Amino acid sequence: MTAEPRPANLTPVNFLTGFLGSGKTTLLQRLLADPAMANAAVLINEFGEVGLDHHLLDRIDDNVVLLKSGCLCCTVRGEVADALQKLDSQRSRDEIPWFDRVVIETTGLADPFPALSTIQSHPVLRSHFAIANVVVTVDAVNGSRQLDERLEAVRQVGAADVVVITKTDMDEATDTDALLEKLSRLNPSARRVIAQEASADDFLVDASTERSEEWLSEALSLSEEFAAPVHHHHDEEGHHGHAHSSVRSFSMVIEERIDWTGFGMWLTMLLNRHGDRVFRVKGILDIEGEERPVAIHGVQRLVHPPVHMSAWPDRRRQSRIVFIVDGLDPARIEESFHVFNRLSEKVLTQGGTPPLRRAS
Ligand SMILES: Nc1nc2c(ncn2[C@@H]2O[C@H](COP(=O)(O)OP(=O)(O)OP(=O)(O)O)[C@@H](O)[C@H]2O)c(=O)[nH]1
Repeated sequence: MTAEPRPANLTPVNFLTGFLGSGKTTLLQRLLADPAMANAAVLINEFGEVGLDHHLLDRIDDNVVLLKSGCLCCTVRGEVADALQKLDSQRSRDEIPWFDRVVIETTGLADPFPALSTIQSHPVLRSHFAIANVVVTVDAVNGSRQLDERLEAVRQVGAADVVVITKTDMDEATDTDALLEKLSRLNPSARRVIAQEASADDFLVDASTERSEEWLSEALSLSEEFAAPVHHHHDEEGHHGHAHSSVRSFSMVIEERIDWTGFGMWLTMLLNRHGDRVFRVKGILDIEGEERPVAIHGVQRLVHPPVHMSAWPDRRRQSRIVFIVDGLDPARIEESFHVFNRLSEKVLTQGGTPPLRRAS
């Protein structure tokens, strides 16, 4: 295919992807603090109806756009393309702060190939934007297993220019060498970097090196080859060949204060029992006795230490928990939460043990 000449001054787009809970938002938040990234606009695409990532990012301004959608490959032709065009026209009319770069954070279940191909071939977008690079986070605790089991994880690594390996600092990351070996087999040309060593320079590449359609299809076929033995059955599931047809997102909005001890017990039991099928839990909680919201993150069986946020997002003092599960019944999960919360209330009103404080 002969490449058509592209206009100069295309706005570079960093495509940030990586499996659920692998650390995309954490990396982005840290790198956006670098002055060199101060003029980056951010598009966040989330799976599910209650978006939390833009709150967890702690940077809310006109240049952070949240796209809520089922999955990226279904919507990039619509929503992401529209959002990029809108950003571009708002910039030209000075309606939003000027930006010199766009970072698109995809959902953890995104297949990046259709999205990359669309941004590159879209008749309007291609004269304003160009993919600078694809940065993929892989979690040292769960990543190896996700690559064995999830086609999306394989395709994400297959598309990467830079693979950022997260959570190597955690005790649970026991076999980073095997993960590195798997990554180099799947995508030998991607640069690998440990999260702590990643910097804004990993994003600050210009948009001059366009990926050809040939590159896309080669990377795609390498991923298919890698994935073939394990994932073939997934291709027969779901709408137009998606690997995540039984995966669903649901959210719980809880008006009453939450007892930390009861919550901890409930989450631990849930993840011990069903961690294989709970890809992601994230929430902003209104904890009894705490003024500020507490953010919690679970990724399969791994629960990260809770973090106090600086303030209540959008002024609503209300707990919100988002789940992404494979084949579990949301009603039963919600019911079990209320059982635990009621139990702990009872213990308290009957003069039982006061709730333990969180560890950190
Ligand atoms: N110890 C440690 N924790 C990390 C690291 N990277 C991410 N985390 C934690 O992992 C959890 C999930 O991180 P996120 O940045 O929200 O992951 P994500 O990929 O954006 O998640 P989704 O958008 O839901 O797919 C949070 O509790 C983070 O603090 C890391 O390198 N080390």
